[in-house]
Amino acid sequence: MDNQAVNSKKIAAGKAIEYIRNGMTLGLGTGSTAYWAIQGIGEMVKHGLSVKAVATSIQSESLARELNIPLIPFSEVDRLDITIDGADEVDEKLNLIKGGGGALLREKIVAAATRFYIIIVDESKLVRHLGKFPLPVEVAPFGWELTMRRLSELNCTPRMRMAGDKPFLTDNQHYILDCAFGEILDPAGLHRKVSDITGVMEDGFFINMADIVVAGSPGGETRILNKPA
Ligand SMILES: O=C(CO)[C@H](O)[C@H](O)COP(=O)(O)O
Repeated sequence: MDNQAVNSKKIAAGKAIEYIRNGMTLGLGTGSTAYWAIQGIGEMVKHGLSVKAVATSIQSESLARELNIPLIPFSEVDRLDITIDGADEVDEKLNLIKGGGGALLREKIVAAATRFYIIIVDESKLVRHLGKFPLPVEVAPFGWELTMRRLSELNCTPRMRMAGDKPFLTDNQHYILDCAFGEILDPAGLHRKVSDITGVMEDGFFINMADIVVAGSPGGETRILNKPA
């Protein structure tokens, strides 16, 4: 990753953590942008901030532990005050494609329990229509070949995500099929069709979930995009 992209991510994360207040329960995202938010929260905790958090992946949980961010089991959570997470694409209505890091299922469960869901991206992730980034679809290993055929009937080219010469396994022990649809004009409609396929555990569409998107630019500016009314 080039330094400019790193800077944009860091800047966006720095802005997002300004929304955090003492006593909040937080959701910690996954990926190279969420990494900076977790680092920032760790720094705030070091300086006396009192929060509790749940993580959206084993990776983010380990990072939070290293930084002494107090973690609670998700079973103890009813509502999270704020979750800060990254995204692979953001459209003009703040619909997202997520799951490039393979954490989409936990990320969506955490997002759905969140009062104020903040997405942080470098500005290159902002698009008019979703779809240039292949849609990650988390599927059950049992019968995945059939699930893949059903997905391809929706006019996409699915590919098994690999980790070396083996299928990539999510934290939930599922596979990921990355589905190249090309430009998607109706993400909500397509989300329904994908979700209807048996064997699909979750897809990477996050429709109408983000409250704000903080986009960082390499020059150090941030832009805050609000969910359309
Ligand atoms: O959805 C995700 C992980 O499942 C990430 O948030 C998404 O892939 C963006 O990652 P990054 O910040 O590294 O570009």
